[in-house]
Amino acid sequence: MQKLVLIRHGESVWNNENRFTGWTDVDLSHTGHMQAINAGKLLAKHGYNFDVGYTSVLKRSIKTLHHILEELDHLWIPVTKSWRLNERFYGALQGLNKEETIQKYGAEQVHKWRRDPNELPPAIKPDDDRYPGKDLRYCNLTSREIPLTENLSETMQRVMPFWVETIVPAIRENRKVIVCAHGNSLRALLKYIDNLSDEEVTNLEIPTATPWIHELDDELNTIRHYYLE
Ligand SMILES: O=C(O)[C@@H](CO)OP(=O)(O)O
Repeated sequence: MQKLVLIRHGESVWNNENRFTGWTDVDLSHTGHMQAINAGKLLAKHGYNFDVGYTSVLKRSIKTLHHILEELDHLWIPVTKSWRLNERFYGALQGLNKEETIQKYGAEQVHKWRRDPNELPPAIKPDDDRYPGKDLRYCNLTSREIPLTENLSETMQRVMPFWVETIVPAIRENRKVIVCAHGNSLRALLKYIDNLSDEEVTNLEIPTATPWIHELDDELNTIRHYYLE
C-alpha cells in the first residue's frame, strides 16, 4: 500500500477577495501562509516524510509546498514544477469578482462556469494581457497548449500526461510523493484517477491547505482517502 498526499495551496489574496484566479500568479494571503505552515506541522506530527514533490508554476502552490517541506525539514528533496498542474485557466473571467459576476450573468450561469466539467468560460484573445503566451514561463509550450479558456475536461487532458508519465513512475519506484496544486487541477486529477462521474466531480470541493491522503493498492487504485486532522 502506498500513500499519496495531495494538497491544495493555502488561501490566496484573490481567494480572499473572491476573484476568479486561474493562471493569474497571485500570492498567498497572510492566512494562506499560516495555513500552509500548519499543514506542514500536521504532516510532521503524523510522521509523514517525502522523497519527491510536485507542484505547479504558480507561486501560491510553490510557496505552500515550500512551507510544508520547511516544517518537515525536507527542503532538500527534489521538487518538479509543471504548468500541467496549474489551476484551470479561467479565460476572460480571470480577475473578476465572483459575486459581481453572479449579479451580471446570474447564479446558474456562474455555477456552470465554475463547476460543470464541460462548460467553457468566455475566452480571452491572444492580444489580451492575460494571454499566457506573453509569459516567459510558458515559452516552451506550443500555441495549441496555451489556453484561451478551459473547462475541467480540458484541464484533465493536460493534467493526465503529467500523472501518467511523471507521478506514476515515481510511485511505482516506491517514492513517497506529495502533490501541491489547485482546486481544479486536483479535481481534474481525481476525476481521472478515481474515475469520478461528472456529477461526483461537480460536487467535489477541496479545502485549502488540508492534507488529503490517498491510500493506493499495487495497481494504484484508491483503497480509501481522508483528510488529515
Ligand atoms: O478562481 C479560481 O481559479 C478557482 C479556485 O480558487 O475558483 P473556483 O472555485 O471558482 O473554481
